Amino acid sequence: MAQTPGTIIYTKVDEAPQLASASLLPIIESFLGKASLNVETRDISLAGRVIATFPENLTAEQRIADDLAGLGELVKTADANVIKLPNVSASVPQLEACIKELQSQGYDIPDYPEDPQTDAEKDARARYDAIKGSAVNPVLREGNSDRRAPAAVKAFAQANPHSMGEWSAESKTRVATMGANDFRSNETSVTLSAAQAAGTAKIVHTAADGTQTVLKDGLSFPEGTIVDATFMSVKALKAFYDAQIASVAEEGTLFSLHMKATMMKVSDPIIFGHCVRQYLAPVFDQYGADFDAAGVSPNGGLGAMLDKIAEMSNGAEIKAAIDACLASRPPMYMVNSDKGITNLHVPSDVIIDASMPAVIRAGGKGWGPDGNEGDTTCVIPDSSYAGVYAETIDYFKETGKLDVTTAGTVQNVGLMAQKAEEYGSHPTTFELAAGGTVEMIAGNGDVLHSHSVEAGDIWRLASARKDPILNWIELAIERQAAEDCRAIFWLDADRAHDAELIKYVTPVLEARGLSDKFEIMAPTPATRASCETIREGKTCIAITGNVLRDYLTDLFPILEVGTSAKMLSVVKLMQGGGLFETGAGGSAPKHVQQLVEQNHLRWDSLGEFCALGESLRFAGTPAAKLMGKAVDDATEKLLSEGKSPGRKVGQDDNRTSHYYFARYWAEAMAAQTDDADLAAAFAPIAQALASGEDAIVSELKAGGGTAVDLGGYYHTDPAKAAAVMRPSATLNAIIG
Ligand SMILES: NC(=O)C1=CN([C@@H]2O[C@H](COP(=O)(O)OP(=O)(O)OC[C@H]3O[C@@H](n4cnc5c(N)ncnc54)[C@H](OP(=O)(O)O)[C@@H]3O)[C@@H](O)[C@H]2O)C=CC1
Ligand SMILES: O=C(O)CCC(=O)C(=O)O
Ligand SMILES: [Mg+2]
Repeated sequence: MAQTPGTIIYTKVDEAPQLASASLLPIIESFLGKASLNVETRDISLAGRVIATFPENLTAEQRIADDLAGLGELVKTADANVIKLPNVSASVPQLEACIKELQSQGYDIPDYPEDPQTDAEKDARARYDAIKGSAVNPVLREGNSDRRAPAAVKAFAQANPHSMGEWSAESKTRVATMGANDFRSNETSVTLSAAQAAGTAKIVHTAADGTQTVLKDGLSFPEGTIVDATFMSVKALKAFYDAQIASVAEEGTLFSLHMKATMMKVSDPIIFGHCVRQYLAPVFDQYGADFDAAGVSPNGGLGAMLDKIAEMSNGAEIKAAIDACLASRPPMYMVNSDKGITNLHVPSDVIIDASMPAVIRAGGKGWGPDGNEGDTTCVIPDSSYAGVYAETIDYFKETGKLDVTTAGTVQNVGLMAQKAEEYGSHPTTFELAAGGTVEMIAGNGDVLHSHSVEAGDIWRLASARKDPILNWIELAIERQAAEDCRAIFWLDADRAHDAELIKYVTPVLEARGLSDKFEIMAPTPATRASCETIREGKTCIAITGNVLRDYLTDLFPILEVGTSAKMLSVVKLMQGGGLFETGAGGSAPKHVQQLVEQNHLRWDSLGEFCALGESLRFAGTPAAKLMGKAVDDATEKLLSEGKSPGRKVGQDDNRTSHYYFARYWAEAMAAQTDDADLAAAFAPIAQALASGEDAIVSELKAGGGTAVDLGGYYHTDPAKAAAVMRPSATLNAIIG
């Protein structure tokens, strides 16, 4: 898909950011139009991706193009200039809800086949599996990640600190992790030689009786790719869960499980499911055969299980057994104690990158079933990265909560390009049907990895390519030079994969004479060093792999500035284009619920404003640069004037913040002297926006407190969403 140079692509997504777009995008289109800058939208929403997948089932009017595929091509070109908002990475319950909604709107698409039998079902399942989980970000992220809090955001947070829970040295909150027989401890890693990279590799399972099954064939990696393989022992995992359930009961804490079942869409739902199974072990012992017969799986969470059980002939009896079992277990950390939604109900309700920082920001507290806060045992089965949270918790227990008014900042440079590391491992992750050996065999016959496994174990292969790694090291050098601050590669010389990466990092730093500018530390000591650095008010850069990129860019922003929504999140695409992510957070489903019930949208579009400024600068024409500078000025003024959305109905919300953003943007354009025509074009708009303030704000707030109808959740009615999100006739007339 070619893109006219200068065109900015704005993505259509889901939930709160999509509702925000209904208000903000018309402003952006109108203003950029005055500078002859073109904005186009591409639909990467969950509903859009489902619709685009089944064209043959739909009427001509219903069909839409596969925009994600087009964008996947575009990001490999130098012309790409894409503003990427957060989209839903769907767990199975979310995907099923989306399908149901589309069917109710007249889309003749198939159900999600839980247990596909016929060819048609297998085909539908394969198509849905490509939509499931994190199916967008890995396609678009053809570059490495540069995430940091803009200076204005940091200064604002220091002057206006958000609330932080107190940490007590007596807190019983802790992280529980396996440490043995998990992905971390079973990992092996190699860097491919030219001979090993020639031809294609395969993954072969050999059972005890010698039966061979090719799990994957035709794998092709260039020379220099770091290829890791590892597995998690299901036996060890189950024993670990049992031990944690027992110790949580003894310690009197809440039980909480923190996973990434959305991004790690193959491995983590299975690991999540084993937790549900062990928590309800007596129920599975008694009704396991009934569950198998009825197709009840714990991998989609307790909520989906209960829905299926309600349809079984002995459903009431099983439900009573589940209730009795849960009552005998330690209390769970709750997603919504009013509605009885536990940590184990929906795999996408507790996503580790956002959920662990929420616990830590709250001073180690989670909500219990009684609606009261309590200390919680945070169960993170694999030990690869659990130590980061364990160390953060230990650090705050020792030193007390972070002082937001004086804290410095941890920026991140993340190795992400070309599906780097664990986050690209889905096509090479397998739940093994039988014990035996799993091997990765290179095209030249070398056996690169070999693991002895048991039935049920989860085996996976992940890769990081040479060009992205070298690009990541360059980005780290560039960012360190720009900030002139402490910079740490979070790499553990004792971990197989990290040891291979260090072999790339060290020679580059030595050759460039930069060894003294960078440290290399394992994640746990790097966590402490970073916490100490920001406590002194200083800046440091965490140079990490893909998973820690994700985890740290929620953890530190949430502690430092209250949310990761205000992050600058730039992906310098390797082919020269730019991808500008809006913040580092997700799509905030809770915000939609509040909008629907109370007509208040607390979504903060600061991430969109930051991304827009970067995208305009990247577009590079004189007019675009001026518009971008004015966006930055408007964003700073919005912060300093306190016009960001509040959390409660009656306060300013997303819509009012867009009005002020538009006004300050227009004012900055009217005030600049580099382009007289643009100044003249924006002067009357700025004037009208300023003089219309009272009318506009009262029109925007008029419906506050009453329920609204969006015509759908995953697939809203654009006219209804526009009516809700653009209720000011005065503002709309000025925007045009
Ligand atoms: N880049 C991407 O595409 C990403 C997508 N996701 C997807 O987003 C969905 C939700 O994920 P979840 O883990 O709940 O994380 P979210 O970041 O959506 O939500 C966690 C909380 O963060 C706060 N928050 C996030 N963004 C904003 C914002 N712009 N303004 C104000 N507050 C904000 C809200 O807190 P409060 O309630 O206090 O207002 C929200 O409830 C999932 O489907 C997930 O897969 C997640 C991460 C990144
Ligand atoms: O793609 C996803 O599923 C989530 C991405 C994410 O959390 C991030 O990039 O911070
Ligand atoms: Mg994240």
